[in-house]
Amino acid sequence: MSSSLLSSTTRGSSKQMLPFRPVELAPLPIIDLSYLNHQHSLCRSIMLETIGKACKEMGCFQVINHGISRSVMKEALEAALDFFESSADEKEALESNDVRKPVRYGTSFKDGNSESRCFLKQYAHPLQEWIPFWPTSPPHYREKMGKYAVEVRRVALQLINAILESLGVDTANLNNQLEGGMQVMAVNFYPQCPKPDLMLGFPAHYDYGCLTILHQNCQGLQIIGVDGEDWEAVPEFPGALHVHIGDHMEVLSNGRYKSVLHRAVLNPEEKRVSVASIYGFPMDEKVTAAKEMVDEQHPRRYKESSFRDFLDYIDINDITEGKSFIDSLKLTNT
Ligand SMILES: O=C(O)CCC(=O)C(=O)O
Ligand SMILES: [Fe+2]
Repeated sequence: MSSSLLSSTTRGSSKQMLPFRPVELAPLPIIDLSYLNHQHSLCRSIMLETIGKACKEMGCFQVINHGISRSVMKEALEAALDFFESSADEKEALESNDVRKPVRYGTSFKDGNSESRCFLKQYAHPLQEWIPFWPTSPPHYREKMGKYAVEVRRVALQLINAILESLGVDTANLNNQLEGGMQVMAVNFYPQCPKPDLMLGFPAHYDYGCLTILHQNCQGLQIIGVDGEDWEAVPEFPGALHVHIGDHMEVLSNGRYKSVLHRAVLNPEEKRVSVASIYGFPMDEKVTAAKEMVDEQHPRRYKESSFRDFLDYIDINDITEGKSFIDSLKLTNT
């Protein structure tokens, strides 16, 4: 990112983005998802407690035994890499700065080199509606990425339900919105960079949705640690998926769980590919604090907003330059 700092209204604001310094590994809890479906209800309640603690203390965790096969995971990353390394024609055809386009390719080589990323944003649910707009090259892209999209959505819904349950929110009322909710996949490519101290892959930002599930081929994602001060590297465990809370979960929980400030650094040894799958409510559904999260002692802390409102916001504000959607939702009287 240019030499810029995050704005003073943004959490983690005092952190200068560059120069890059060596960072510690984030001590992220690893959650075994198979226990969520365990017949023994005690197992399930221990899992919910663990997930709730991770969300409250760190805003993120990793999941294993999520049911997505290694081959589906591997092939999704291969399809992504093949797309970025395919000829320029298809990428150019998909290139757009219009944040409202359901499928678009872009690059963010800013300020003569301080940020370096190519991305493909694609809507993924309902899959049959959007897949015809996905890249046709490489020829296996739609099939391989499509398989991963379906699987990772299943995991996301399971996790969103578990996170809401950990807060004591009755999810029955939200099921329709969640089932028909947005799934946006940000497929990212970062070049290998011998000098990662001079350039970021993706500057600090929050994700808008309820939840992001990130799948990466090598380390590069960083989060602001529990101290709210220092960047920490998210470890890359084979087969594990990284999960973090987004803006709309912060709103639903009325601030009990916080959206996670994160960024991606470049890898000096290899090119990096990541697939960030973001889950939220339907495009025009206004998200507000769950009723169980609001009482006299805990008044509503955020304005209601929809995914469309987020798009309107990023159309005129650069969230990688210190502007944050979640800050714009905060009610001033709380
Ligand atoms: O590539 C990464 O590790 C982060 C990607 C990300 O934050 C995003 O796509 O929103
Ligand atoms: Fe992100």
